[in-house]
Amino acid sequence: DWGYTDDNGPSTWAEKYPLAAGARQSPVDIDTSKATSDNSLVDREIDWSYPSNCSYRIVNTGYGWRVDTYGDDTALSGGPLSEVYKLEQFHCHWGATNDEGSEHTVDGKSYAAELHLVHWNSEKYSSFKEAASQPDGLAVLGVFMEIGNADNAELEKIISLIPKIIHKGQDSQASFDLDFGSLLPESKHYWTYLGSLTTPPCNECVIWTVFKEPITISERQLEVFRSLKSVGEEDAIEPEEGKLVKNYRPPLPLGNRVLRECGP
Ligand SMILES: NS(=O)(=O)c1ccc(B(O)O)cc1
Ligand SMILES: [Zn+2]
Repeated sequence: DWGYTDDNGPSTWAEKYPLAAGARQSPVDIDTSKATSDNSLVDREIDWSYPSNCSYRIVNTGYGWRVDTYGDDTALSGGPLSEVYKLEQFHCHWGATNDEGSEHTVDGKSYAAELHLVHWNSEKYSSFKEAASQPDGLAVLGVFMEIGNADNAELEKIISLIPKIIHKGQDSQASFDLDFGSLLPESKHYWTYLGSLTTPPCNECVIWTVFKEPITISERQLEVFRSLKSVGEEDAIEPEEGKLVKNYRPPLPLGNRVLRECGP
């Protein structure tokens, strides 16, 4: 199966997942000199509403952790979006050391990690699965994460559950509330472009919005991410083996896609 090691990592994905070799792939390096500030975005501030009392389920996918939200009363609209999108799940990508880990880069700079909030176009399509096969089906918010001294309090609620899902396939139902909104930076300055899922099958179905301002996470919190395992409990391997120390795809060419910028 695909993964992030030398023998099943991003450079091998196109062998089994042909879309990975497409012309609208993600992530990309955000070359700020190529970004055009687009007036059509100015008066359409990106807007989200996530109720703060959300219960959720966290699962070890084998590729990282993923929080499945029950996106009933969530909504993302405005900015590059023509319809209202619902939050389906969020997850994160990170690296083995703090000088790598994000998927998008900014003028070649990597951040230590990148949070993805995955939404689907529930106005036009009847399910997430259907939306993931459409060019405007998904809207993903990308938030860079850099190392700071303080723990990220909201992320701590997720991190406290990771010891329960160390092995692939394990999940945990969370009881306390999560305020998704607090996982987003203060500034709404963002770049946007048309791209894809950054993991197989790499469907070209994502309207990407990447915020310029990073949020912070502590080194300890990031170490907890790296303690996740990519193998199931039944795979009897050495304790240090199978650790998910990195799960990011390096950038693909922007090609002739437009990169738009908006925000203060
Ligand atoms: N990494 S990502 O946000 O592009 C993403 C989102 C969803 C899925 B998926 O539902 O398989 C895969 C990748
Ligand atoms: Zn992702």
